[in-house]
Amino acid sequence: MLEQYDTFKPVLWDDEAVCLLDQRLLPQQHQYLYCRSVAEVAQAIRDMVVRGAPAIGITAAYGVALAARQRYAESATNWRDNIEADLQQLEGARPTAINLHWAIARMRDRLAGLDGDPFEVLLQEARAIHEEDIAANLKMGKFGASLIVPGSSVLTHCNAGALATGGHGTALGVIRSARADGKLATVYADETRPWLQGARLTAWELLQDQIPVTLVAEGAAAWLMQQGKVQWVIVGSDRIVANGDVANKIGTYSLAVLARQHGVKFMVAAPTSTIDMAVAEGGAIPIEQRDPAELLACGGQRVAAEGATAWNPVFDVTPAQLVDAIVTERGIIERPDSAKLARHMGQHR
Ligand SMILES: CSC[C@H]1O[C@H](OP(=O)(O)O)[C@H](O)[C@@H]1O
Repeated sequence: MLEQYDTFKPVLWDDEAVCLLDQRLLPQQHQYLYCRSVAEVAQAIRDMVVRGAPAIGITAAYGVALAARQRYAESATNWRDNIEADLQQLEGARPTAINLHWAIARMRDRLAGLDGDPFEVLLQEARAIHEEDIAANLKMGKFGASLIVPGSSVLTHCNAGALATGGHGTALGVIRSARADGKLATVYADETRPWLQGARLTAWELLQDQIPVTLVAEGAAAWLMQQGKVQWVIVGSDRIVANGDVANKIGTYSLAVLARQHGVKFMVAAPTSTIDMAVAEGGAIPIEQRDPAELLACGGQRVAAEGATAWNPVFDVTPAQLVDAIVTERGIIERPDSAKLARHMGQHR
């Protein structure tokens, strides 16, 4: 029997399963999918039942706890060797969001020194990752909001909200905090083809919080900026690398170019778990290509002419030079570059 869950919780643990709010069905349907095995968790990440870099990492962390319980029950002596295949299955679910790999690396480190049944300790670690993400988003929201002049209007892309994280959101966390500070005039969200995270998820999420939102087609972004209707573009990220280059939903790069052209500020909000200092520059970030059929359809209905093929990269890379500010839970990096990223990441170790 499905218990009534909090609307915004994309990921929950309910003693038996990893429960995922099925974001493929929002906003029309609000249903949870119960994943009782690692294979089901990995499939759910691959199928974007749950999506958004931090939410993917949190989900994978609960998946590791689930795997540990299963492997220890199979063999109390060989569970550590046997779980490696499960970790790799989770890691292979989606390539671009570094949070998935970061969370699994943290869980792998945690299980390394464990004796006896690992389940409770690993479940506690997954919960810590979940709660730390929410705390990070609340801090990030305040830092990002501090950059916004009262009366500003903003444009956001895709969904970098509570649905993409442990809660509160990254880009939408900044928007929630700026709204709470009474600073925002209009919030524009673009629809974000082909998966429509903006039209379906961001619009729904903001309206649940009584935050008015105006949808625009991606193609309208240039004219919106040319008309002087927005002062900030605020987005999330799936991976920020050592020189400050930013991987995010396809279409982000074009917004950054347009913003620079029109004197609109460009902010990237992401927790430090999204920063990958092991990669030097954006060209080395693996960009996920998804099934062309996702682009040939809209809302599950084919719209493209029969016979048309599609090129469907679902992320792009924005060079650091086009970013005015990266905001994390540690603070603000203005005009990011390698030296600033290194100080930001190293200064708190
Ligand atoms: C807060 S990270 C959200 C990030 O993830 C989205 O991608 P997807 O919906 O494919 O997981 C998009 O890039 C968002 O900015």
